[in-house]
Amino acid sequence: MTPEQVLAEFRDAQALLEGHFILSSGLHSGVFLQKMAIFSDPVRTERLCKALAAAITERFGPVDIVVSPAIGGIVPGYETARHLGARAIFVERDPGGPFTLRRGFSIPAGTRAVIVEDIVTTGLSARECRASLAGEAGEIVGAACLIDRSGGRGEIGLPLVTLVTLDIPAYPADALPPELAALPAVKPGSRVMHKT
Ligand SMILES: O=P(O)(O)OC[C@H]1O[C@H](OP(=O)(O)OP(=O)(O)O)[C@H](O)[C@@H]1O
Ligand SMILES: O=C(O)c1cc(=O)[nH]c(=O)[nH]1
Ligand SMILES: [Mg+2]
Repeated sequence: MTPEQVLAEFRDAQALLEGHFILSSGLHSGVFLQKMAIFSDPVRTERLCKALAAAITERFGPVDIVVSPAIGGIVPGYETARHLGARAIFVERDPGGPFTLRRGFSIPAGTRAVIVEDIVTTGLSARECRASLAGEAGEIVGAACLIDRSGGRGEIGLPLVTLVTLDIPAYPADALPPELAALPAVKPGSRVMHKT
């Protein structure tokens, strides 16, 4: 799939939103990729994740396990795993807490795992996912996402494959451009933000 075809899927699904959004990292942005508008359509999701699975195989070789950060990563992780012939597991948070591997999931010795994210903005969630797997015996060989909106600057500590790299501006709360500050902010994701 070309980057243009991937972006057309997001556009056609009305997943490219404009407004004022508070992102998982706490940064603010005028653009939000509403991945659930994609994942609510199994056929569209299959097209994208089949392409992501091919990119994963090309870059990392055979993979036994896909591990994804909940909630956004669960559907693309499962669908990508289906095309890889791999298992699909996920890490999840207790409210406000770190990611944890629960439900009897593990990455056993001798297995090769890939982290599959939906969107990478700063890489924080994928990095936290990776950290939560430090005690697992298998090897985490890399990470993958549908769209990397960090301009390639997201830091995960693993090689990242993506279908599209975009460079979408995101701002700290105290450095908003006036046109963004004028709009009411919404926070679409599931991470609980704590006031400091
Ligand atoms: O690279 P980052 O700066 O971490 O941003 C990207 C993350 O933000 C979203 O998750 P979010 O925590 O909003 O919750 P969700 O998965 O439930 O949508 C998205 O699913 C990625 O996991
Ligand atoms: O950084 C995020 O939280 C984020 C950005 C985006 O475009 N889409 C999304 O689901 N999360
Ligand atoms: Mg997420």
